[in-house]
Amino acid sequence: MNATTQGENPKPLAVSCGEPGGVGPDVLLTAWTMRQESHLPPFYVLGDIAQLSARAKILQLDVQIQETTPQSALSQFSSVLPVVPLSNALSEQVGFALPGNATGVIEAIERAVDDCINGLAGGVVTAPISKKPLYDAGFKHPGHTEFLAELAHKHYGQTCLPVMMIAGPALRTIPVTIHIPLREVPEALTQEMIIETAIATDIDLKARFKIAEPRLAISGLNPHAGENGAMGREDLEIVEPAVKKLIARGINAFGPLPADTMFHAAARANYDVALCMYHDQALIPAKALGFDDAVNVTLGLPFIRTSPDHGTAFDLAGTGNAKPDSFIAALKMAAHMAASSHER
Ligand SMILES: NC(=O)C1=CN([C@@H]2O[C@H](COP(=O)(O)OP(=O)(O)OC[C@H]3O[C@@H](n4cnc5c(N)ncnc54)[C@H](O)[C@@H]3O)[C@@H](O)[C@H]2O)C=CC1
Ligand SMILES: NCC(=O)COP(=O)(O)O
Repeated sequence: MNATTQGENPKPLAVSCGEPGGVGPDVLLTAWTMRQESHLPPFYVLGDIAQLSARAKILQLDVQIQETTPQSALSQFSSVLPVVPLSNALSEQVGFALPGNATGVIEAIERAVDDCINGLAGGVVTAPISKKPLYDAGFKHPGHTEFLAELAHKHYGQTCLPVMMIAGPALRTIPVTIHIPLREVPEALTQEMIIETAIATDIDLKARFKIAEPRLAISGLNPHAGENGAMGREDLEIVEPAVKKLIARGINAFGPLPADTMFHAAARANYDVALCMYHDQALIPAKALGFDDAVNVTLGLPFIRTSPDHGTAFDLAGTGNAKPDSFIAALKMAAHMAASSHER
């Protein structure tokens, strides 16, 4: 099951437009204007042509937008920004999320995944969504990561564990528990979750990132990894046994490591990825070290998905100050993964 192996036939990347009021339109439009000097892989956008044109005008970007199909996008990309229209129109209110856009925002993600699964796109690159308006419209998933796993399940009938990895030049991190309140983390954390996350990570770092024997550093949950049980027992009772089982399976894992001392430069040299026990433990060091060019990648899926590491940044939408670097890095990483993937 692998929908995205590129082989000899490169395919365009499918970009879901994300929240229209945020910086998604800004970074994808700006990136397209930099396509030559940045050596961008070809992509098309699932979005609304009128909305994207309006944003290009606000940003004073010279972007010719053309309605397309996934099949035609490859040949058009060098001269126009190819956009595949959605069934649901999107409205533009710069700096705000309009509730009426939720259906179109979700449609864009679904259509990008469909294109990938149907062999029309080499990978999905998602522009940021604003989560709350989607929840208010009935969206049942905490974020893309979990929604993409549901879409994969719908298409293939097979459950997969989606793994969020923030990957930058200096550090890759993974939160084992993802979008849950901090107070629920100790209850939610299980040996199985750590083991399954580590296995999915090991498989994809080999298959999609060409790391022959990935080194997995596993953080503790508590201060000082629990100080031998004096500062919480989860490290002794959950994390440590999980690490032992991973080692027994032949996975190059070590830990639990105190999270405060595992991200300095010398420590980072010892591993390829850090598995952390909760969202901020993983995302704070990754974004602190590489906010401009880190990429959010979902591992464990039968197709490729990347995203910029940042969110909708409503404060910057339409100002021309949103940096396109992380979006560009996401495009390049998706293309690289597609080119180097082999069957898992
Ligand atoms: N993949 C996705 O769809 C993601 C969505 N989000 C959503 O985005 C919304 C806003 O989240 P925040 O925590 O405020 O994070 P954010 O990343 O949108 O903004 C945080 C700070 O970084 C700055 N920033 C963000 N992108 C930038 C760029 N391209 N260039 C320069 N500066 C940039 C913003 O101006 C702001 O000061 C939330 O609803 C969140 O759920 C957040 C992260 C990822
Ligand atoms: N903090 C990262 C984030 O919210 C991205 O989530 P997702 O939408 O990529 O699942």
